[in-house]
Amino acid sequence: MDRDLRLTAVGRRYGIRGPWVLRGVDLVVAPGTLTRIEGANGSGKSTLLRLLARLDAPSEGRISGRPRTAYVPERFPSALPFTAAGYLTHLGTVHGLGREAAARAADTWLERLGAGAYAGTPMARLSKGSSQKVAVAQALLADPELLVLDEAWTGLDAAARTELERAVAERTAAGGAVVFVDHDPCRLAGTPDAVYTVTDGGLRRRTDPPGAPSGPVTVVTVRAAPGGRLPPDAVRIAVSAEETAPGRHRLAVPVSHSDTVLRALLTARPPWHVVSVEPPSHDPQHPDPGSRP
Ligand SMILES: Nc1ncnc2c1ncn2[C@@H]1O[C@H](COP(=O)(O)OP(=O)(O)OP(=O)(O)O)[C@@H](O)[C@H]1O
Repeated sequence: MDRDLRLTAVGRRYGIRGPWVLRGVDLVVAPGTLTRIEGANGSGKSTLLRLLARLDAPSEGRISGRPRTAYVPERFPSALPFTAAGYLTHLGTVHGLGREAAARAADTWLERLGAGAYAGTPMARLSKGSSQKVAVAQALLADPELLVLDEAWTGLDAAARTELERAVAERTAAGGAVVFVDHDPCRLAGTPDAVYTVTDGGLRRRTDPPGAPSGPVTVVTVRAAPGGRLPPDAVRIAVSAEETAPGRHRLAVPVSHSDTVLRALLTARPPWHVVSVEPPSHDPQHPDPGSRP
């Protein structure tokens, strides 16, 4: 299916006699999945992301599948002859939006990322943090089927970092795929469907499946705002989830992933109210019965 992106025996080197940066890489990126790519400095993470975004072609091997893709590069060229909103509107039309829809999407994303006040500012005069918000906004504008993020959180303030995490969760919940590199090992911890390490030119899948119920669990009781639905990340990670009263849910969550679940609940729209977090119990199937509300 065309929305899967598939790398088969992919290799990339720069120059015909250059050393192989990547070789023999096989990878499938399926719709609705979140994939983290790790690796030492210079190991080839950005090279891999550029191949996934189809901005670069492999020196050998094959890439198939053409999801509609957006990319946030590690270094964004900010000295462009546009205002922030003008640039985003222009890009929105390049992504296939009508001019009005593109302008609306530009405003929405600048507001969400806390850069609404800079909509009319020439790109060349934006601070590093604000131009990073434009870099992120250009990728989110047109609801891409594949979102590729190369250190996209770097330079953002705390509120914009949270907003980008929320946008990633929205993309995967809507059936899009997201692939990201980030120097912070806690970034979106517990939520990736797959984590790969680039090492010695190859790609190695890390074995620990996120959300696997291991170790002690904690019981989190939460209350929804009217119409609120449990965030997909909370559902995926919870060992069990039970609606104990209308709008009131009891989630058993591995302690190792409780921060991620709480963050997903608190950053949901509308946010959930956390009623209580019980002390950990060691049996994931039978959380402490004394903690029932
Ligand atoms: N356009 C290019 N031309 C020549 N060599 C390149 C080019 N891009 C990357 N390289 C080389 O390929 C190797 C991998 O670089 P890449 O940027 O993909 O690694 P990375 O893991 O993303 O590094 P970092 O964590 O430092 O960003 C490095 O040796 C780099 O110098």
